[in-house]
This record gives sequence, C-alpha cells and structure tokens, in this order.
Amino acid sequence: MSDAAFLDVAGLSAGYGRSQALFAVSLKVPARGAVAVLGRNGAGKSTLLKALFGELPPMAGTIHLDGAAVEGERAEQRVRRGIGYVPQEHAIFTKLTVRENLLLGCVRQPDRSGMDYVLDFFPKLAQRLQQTAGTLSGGERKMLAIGRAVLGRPRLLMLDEPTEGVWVGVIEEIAGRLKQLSREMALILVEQHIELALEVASHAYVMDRGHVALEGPAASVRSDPRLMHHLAP
Ligand SMILES: Nc1ncnc2c1ncn2[C@@H]1O[C@H](COP(=O)(O)OP(=O)(O)OP(=O)(O)O)[C@@H](O)[C@H]1O
Repeated sequence: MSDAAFLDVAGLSAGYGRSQALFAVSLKVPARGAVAVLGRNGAGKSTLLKALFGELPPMAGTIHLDGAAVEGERAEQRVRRGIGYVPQEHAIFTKLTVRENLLLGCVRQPDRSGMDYVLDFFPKLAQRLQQTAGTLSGGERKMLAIGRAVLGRPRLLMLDEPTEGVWVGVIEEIAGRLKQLSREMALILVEQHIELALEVASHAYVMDRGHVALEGPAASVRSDPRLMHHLAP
C-alpha cells in the first residue's frame, strides 16, 4: 500500500430498505495494486461493491475517489470518474456476439485501440469474436465481462467473484490477468477462492456480518488464526 489511496471509504453503512447490510465499513485502495475482500456468504461483500458503484445509497459514511467525495453521485458519474464494475452475474448479453459485447465497452472510448489490447490479453476471446456470448464457457464469459470493463479504461476495477463457476484449468489464467491489471490500476477483488485472492492482492479485508472483522497485508491475513473463524459457515 505504498501509493496514496485512490479510493478511500470511511464509515460506510448501507442496506436494502430498512435492512442494514453494511456497518461503518472503512477501506482504502491504492492507485495501483489489488485489495481482496473476503467473507462467507451473506457477509456483505457484494453489497459493499454495489454501494461503492452507486447502486445503493449510503446510510452514512464517505467515499472519496481520487480525492473527490462521490457518495452522493449516481453510478454513471462514478463511472466517468473511473470506476469499472464486473458484477457477480456479470451481465453479458448472451444473444449478442463476443465482438458486439466488447464494443459496448468502447462506448465511452471512441478510439477502439483498447480492443487489440483486450484481445491480446484474452486470446480465447479473439478466437470467438463471431460467436454469440451465450455459447461461451463459464470462464470465457468471465473473460468477456472483464474485457468489456477494461475497455472502459477504468482507474478502479471492482470484480465480484471473477472465478466463480470457472473450470480450475482456467482459474490460473484469470488470476495471472488480474495480477497484470493490478500493475496498471486499482483493483478490488471479491473472491470465495481465498488462496487466489491472497495471491493476487497485496492487502485484504475480511468481512463478517457487514463489518470489517480483520484487515491487513495479504500475508498477515493468510496466517492470522482468526481468518478461518470469520470464513467458517
Ligand atoms: N436485494 C436485496 N434485498 C434485501 N437484502 C439483500 C439483498 N441483497 C443482499 N441482501 C442481504 O444483504 C446481506 C449481504 O449480502 P451480500 O450479497 O452483500 O453478501 P455477500 O458477502 O456478497 O455474499 P455472497 O458470497 O453469497 O454473494 C445478506 O444478509 C443478504 O441477505
């Protein structure tokens, strides 16, 4: 965490109607590097990403992005400031081709140079440009969703379970790509695959019942005896 924080969240609370799911969460993400967010099912990880993206209004707390307070801004304003988000259900358009899905990621970037970058990055997508996205494997769908988000040239990319439902042989490939991205931008990685998350990220936050229960450098969190307690079902 040597760089100044690009994202600085303090005391963030949020929820669904009157049901509170996040309680005074604070976290920082440097301009380059990956931060892992871990926690058992229902701990509040996806809710945190939704609140950071602007899909859920905060009940309390502040969100600073590159020094600007954004907690009152809508999602599209945050996107203009550089937030990219790959939700868990990854929202690809199954009836459109891989190329058409990727072009949607270029909407804010009229120069299409990013396309070559993404196709080099995920060569499997380059081989499947004319296929409809609905015919892709789980891993290829994740690559497509990540590739489309990268085309928007985010400065902070938030990924919700990028290896969920992905064949084990492809997981390492995705992990390698995430490491590569983390050298160029800020990443928040929500993952059930703990080893992978702690391999890619330099810093980790462990959530439990909507609170940050444990946090620190990835190596310390990995060896902390409290980790398994917070992750056990
Ligand atoms: N749309 C919703 N309406 C009401 N409550 C919700 C909604 N989505 C999530 N919750 C609740 O908010 C809490 C946190 O859920 P969240 O999905 O953020 O957890 P998570 O850590 O991402 O879990 P998972 O790994 O299962 O995705 C849970 O108690 C969940 O039931």
